[in-house]
Amino acid sequence: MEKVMSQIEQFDKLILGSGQGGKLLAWHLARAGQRVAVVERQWVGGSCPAVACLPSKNEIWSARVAHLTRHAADFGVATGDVAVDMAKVRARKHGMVEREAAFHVQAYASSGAELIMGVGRFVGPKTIEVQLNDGGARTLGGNQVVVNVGTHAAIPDVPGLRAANPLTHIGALDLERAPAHLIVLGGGYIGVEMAQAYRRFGSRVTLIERGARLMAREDADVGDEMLRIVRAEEIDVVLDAQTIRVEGHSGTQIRVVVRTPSGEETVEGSDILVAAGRIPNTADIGLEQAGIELDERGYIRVNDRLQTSARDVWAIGEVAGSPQFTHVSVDDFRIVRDNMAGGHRSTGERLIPYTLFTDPPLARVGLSETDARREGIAVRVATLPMSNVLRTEATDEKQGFMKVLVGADDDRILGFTMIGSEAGEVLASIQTAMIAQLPYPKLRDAVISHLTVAEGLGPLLSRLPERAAR
Ligand SMILES: Cc1cc2nc3c(=O)[nH]c(=O)nc-3n(C[C@H](O)[C@H](O)[C@H](O)COP(=O)(O)OP(=O)(O)OC[C@H]3O[C@@H](n4cnc5c(N)ncnc54)[C@H](O)[C@@H]3O)c2cc1C
Ligand SMILES: NC(=O)c1ccc[n+]([C@@H]2O[C@H](COP(=O)([O-])OP(=O)(O)OC[C@H]3O[C@@H](n4cnc5c(N)ncnc54)[C@H](O)[C@@H]3O)[C@@H](O)[C@H]2O)c1
Repeated sequence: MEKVMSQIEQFDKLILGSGQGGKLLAWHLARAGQRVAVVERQWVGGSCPAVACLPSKNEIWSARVAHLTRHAADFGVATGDVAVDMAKVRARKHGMVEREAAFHVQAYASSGAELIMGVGRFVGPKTIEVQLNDGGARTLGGNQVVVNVGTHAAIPDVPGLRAANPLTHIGALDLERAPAHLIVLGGGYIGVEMAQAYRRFGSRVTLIERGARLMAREDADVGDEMLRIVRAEEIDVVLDAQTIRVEGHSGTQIRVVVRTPSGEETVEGSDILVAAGRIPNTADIGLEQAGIELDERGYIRVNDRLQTSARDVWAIGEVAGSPQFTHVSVDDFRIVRDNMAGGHRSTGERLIPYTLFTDPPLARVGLSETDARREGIAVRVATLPMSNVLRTEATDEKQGFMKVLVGADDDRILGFTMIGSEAGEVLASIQTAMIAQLPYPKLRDAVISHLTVAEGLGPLLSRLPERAAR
């Protein structure tokens, strides 16, 4: 111990994992003159720009171009045969990832934070040993330490699945070919986004979901509409499916045996993508050596200030059990930044929006009808089909609907869900109104520019029933 202690390089702040919030914290603190080190094993800017949000949205955009081009004749535009060049799709994505990596290297250099590339592991309280990627090791100490190591794809314990060497989002976003028949296990965020993208790249796609609906966290009408949308593109969807076993090898031939309420069936394909949720990167990083406790799901246990059970150790992002979105990890950064400076910011009560980047997208902020029922909150609800939004007469983007929830006894907007063109953009205006606690009639009666999708908010809010007389 004496020997190790004498070799420790001490920093004001030591951050394990260059995740979305961690890197921002490092740059902020280093610019403020503190001595900061970040330990990162693989991706200079964390997973989002390297293998998650940006690469997926980049390829999804290519897939949309393919889709629109295939349907060009519907809009009076003649094209020849449409072919997708997956090598070029990948190269375009790769160029963006390289630019992002270069940006992050530059941001570290200009901030003054030291980026140490290697695998980090706690060897004592506030002390991390790093096996450097270039060889050798360093032992680092931090007066305060932040853990931002993220999660990785779960591979369900299904016989034969691991041996089939399935794709996760990382491999699927790096393919130079469209699989002949892609089987997607999991009908949540990654599964639905990737299923639609690969269908549009020309693959046959079968999506297997164990639950009764796609996008299980949403209301039934939302899941049902998403099902209609993906089935309209001839994606086969098997719901209520218990995966019994997998045979074969992804990339060659795959057989998935599932049990559904109507009996056992076998889905045969060429490749399998697993999109069945996430596992926190908390195993084998010595958290017990540092007194950092985990919760029952293996995530780092934090309080609402994002402090762990160990003094002067914080956690940020997915590993802290925060909702799994980049903007939440970024907000965790702001909370830790302010609390480190003596503030009292909490993760409680924050309004978290999200957008699923299907076409059309799905976006939500605040309560769903299911949430309202579960929490016993009395609400008024209105929905508007996208076919009633005038802009869709021009664009033919008629799938989906908007739904709004307001208080039964007051005019506060409590929740908004939309499946429809530009859903993520329309969401921001509702979120702004919610933050400002704007009574909904103000937004209903606002003059919104014609011919936008957001113009639909007027008719949507006009459909709300009057408050019940007392
Ligand atoms: C396919 C996909 C698409 C997504 N799309 C979106 C989207 O459109 N919008 C959105 O908001 N969210 C999206 N997400 C979620 C989003 O990517 C994450 O919520 C976000 O990256 C937050 O991550 P984080 O800050 O917790 O950690 P991450 O960004 O995952 O960073 C953790 C870092 O820690 C490093 N690390 C782990 N262990 C060690 C160790 N022992 N030593 C050193 N380094 C280590 C990892 O290499 C990694 O770089 C998507 C996720 C996936 C998988
Ligand atoms: N646009 C975005 O913001 C975006 C995009 C992608 C991912 N993400 C984030 O990444 C997280 C992880 O995404 P994900 O899709 O892996 O998880 P998820 O939780 O969204 O969906 C996983 C789905 O897999 C199903 N499942 C689990 N085991 C199964 C099995 N054995 N057979 C069949 N189905 C099974 C679950 O019922 C669930 O519906 C999301 O929760 C989201 O927060 C966000």
